[in-house]
Amino acid sequence: MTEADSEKVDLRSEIPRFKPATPPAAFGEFVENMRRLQDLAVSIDAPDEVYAAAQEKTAELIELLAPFEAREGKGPANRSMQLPGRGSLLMPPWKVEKFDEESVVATGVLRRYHLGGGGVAHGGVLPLIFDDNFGMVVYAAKRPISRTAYLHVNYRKVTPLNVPLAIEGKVDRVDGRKTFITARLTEEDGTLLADGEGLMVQLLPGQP
Ligand SMILES: CCCCC/C=C\C/C=C\C/C=C\C/C=C\CCCC(=O)SCCNC(=O)CCNC(=O)[C@H](O)C(C)(C)COP(=O)(O)OP(=O)(O)OC[C@H]1O[C@@H](n2cnc3c(N)ncnc32)[C@H](O)[C@@H]1OP(=O)(O)O
Repeated sequence: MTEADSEKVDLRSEIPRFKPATPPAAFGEFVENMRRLQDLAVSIDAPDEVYAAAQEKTAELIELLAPFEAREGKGPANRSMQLPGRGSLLMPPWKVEKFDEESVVATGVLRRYHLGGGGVAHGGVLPLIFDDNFGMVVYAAKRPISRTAYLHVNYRKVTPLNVPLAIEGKVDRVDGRKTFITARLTEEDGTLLADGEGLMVQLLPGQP
């Protein structure tokens, strides 16, 4: 396929053609600085002149980056498997520690950016972590490309910030197009914070 043709692809079918990326050398540090900025953006209490100066600098940054905006599947974000959160700011900066047919394990911390209230993680961040784990479990188990049909999370304890956490997910059972997955989110000492169950349904040809 020529570059011109590849620009014409239907982006809704991008998942089946997921291709890992090798990011340029400075990309990882750029993403980590962006994460630090996110933490600061949701936590600072600064005088107006500081916001005004920051606004000018961010406007400069936008001007620098905007010409390089690319379609899904071209840039390194979300595809850099060796970077925390695959280099995607949407994903918490977790590293995949185990990725095989038995299970997928990812570890990391949640940060100030992920705060809900009362010093602990926002409840909505957990389904994101579970959904991502389920996607990887399906892939690692060599099941066909699937999408999440449902996802259920049981919140057993509040999830702390800045504490090492781990999620482990595995295939529970398979029924035709359906892959049922279970996962557990724990602290390092094994304390259960949340467990989840999801149904991933194999996409039919032409299904986005
Ligand atoms: C996704 C893999 C990514 C690949 C990257 C690969 C690896 C690189 C490594 C790492 C990358 C890491 C992670 C990737 C990250 C995330 C992946 C997350 C994936 C998603 O985040 S994706 C977004 C959210 N997701 C949607 O946007 C789905 C919208 N939706 C639909 O697209 C349809 O809804 C669909 C296709 C699900 C089904 O539709 P359909 O028409 O094909 O099939 P149908 O409805 O007939 O269901 C067939 C059988 O499932 C049963 N069934 C269906 N739904 C059910 C429910 N809710 N509860 C109970 N049973 C249910 C039926 O009852 C029937 O069962 P039975 O056959 O027994 O009768």
